[in-house]
Amino acid sequence: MGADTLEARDLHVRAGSFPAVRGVSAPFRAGQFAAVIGPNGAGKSTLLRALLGLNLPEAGEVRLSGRPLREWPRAERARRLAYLAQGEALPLDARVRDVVALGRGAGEWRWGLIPTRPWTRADEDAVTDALTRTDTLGFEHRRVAELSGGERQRVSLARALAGQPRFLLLDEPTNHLDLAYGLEVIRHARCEAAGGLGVIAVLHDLNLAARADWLLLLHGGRALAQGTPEEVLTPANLHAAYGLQARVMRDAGRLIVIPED
Ligand SMILES: Nc1ncnc2c1ncn2[C@@H]1O[C@H](COP(=O)(O)OP(=O)(O)OP(=O)(O)O)[C@@H](O)[C@H]1O
Repeated sequence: MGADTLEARDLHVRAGSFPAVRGVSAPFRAGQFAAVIGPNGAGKSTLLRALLGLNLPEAGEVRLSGRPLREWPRAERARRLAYLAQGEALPLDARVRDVVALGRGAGEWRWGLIPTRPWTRADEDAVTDALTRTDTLGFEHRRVAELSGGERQRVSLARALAGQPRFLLLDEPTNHLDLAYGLEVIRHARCEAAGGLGVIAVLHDLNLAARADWLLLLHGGRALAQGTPEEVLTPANLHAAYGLQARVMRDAGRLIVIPED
């Protein structure tokens, strides 16, 4: 696989002493919204962190644009891969635009605050663009403390986008959000992928995951299935992964997963 890919190759990763990811191979592409699903403890977060180079693999490797991740200079890697961690807190007293501006710092700002290069017009434009794309420009001068949970999540998204990454990795971005806000985050993720970004999101809600282009279903650290939602969200796969009976229906072109009691 070549340009604009992030690829796990027979990846084995430990979380602490636990073998959390056991031989996962998966291709992620720019321009695609991929969701990583699976039950609690399946290894989703560990895989995501390994794709970012935060967890070093015990065996196998991650390749970014065909080149092993470990060979990329840290700053280059940080520019290409953006990460929105689970439950990431924003500074409450900071203003939205300033928080999003921090996203321009990857690899170039020390301590997150002291620029090691001059702030340019291109930086300012990238911040405005990220605010616009996440519908947060309208409250750019408000403080984070004044925002709802859904609005804060969009600001986090804007901060990640401000660095103009090639891949955006999101760990449970819809957690603690109500149905409408959850859908909004997914809508933004889809939109960014349509614009050329590679989006990889760990999701628990299978009905949100059904809106992704491509799914990776993990179970016990292994890839149980990968492919389109139609290929992955089958009653047999859901039973194997979650141990539950589920009906999978189609409505207005979308898959709907209904777990049975
Ligand atoms: N630091 C650690 N030490 C030991 N075991 C760990 C550590 N971190 C994670 N694990 C274990 O590794 C496995 C995979 O964890 P991981 O967080 O990647 O799963 P997950 O699929 O993201 O789970 P969840 O959906 O609950 O967030 C789990 O069984 C977890 O208990």
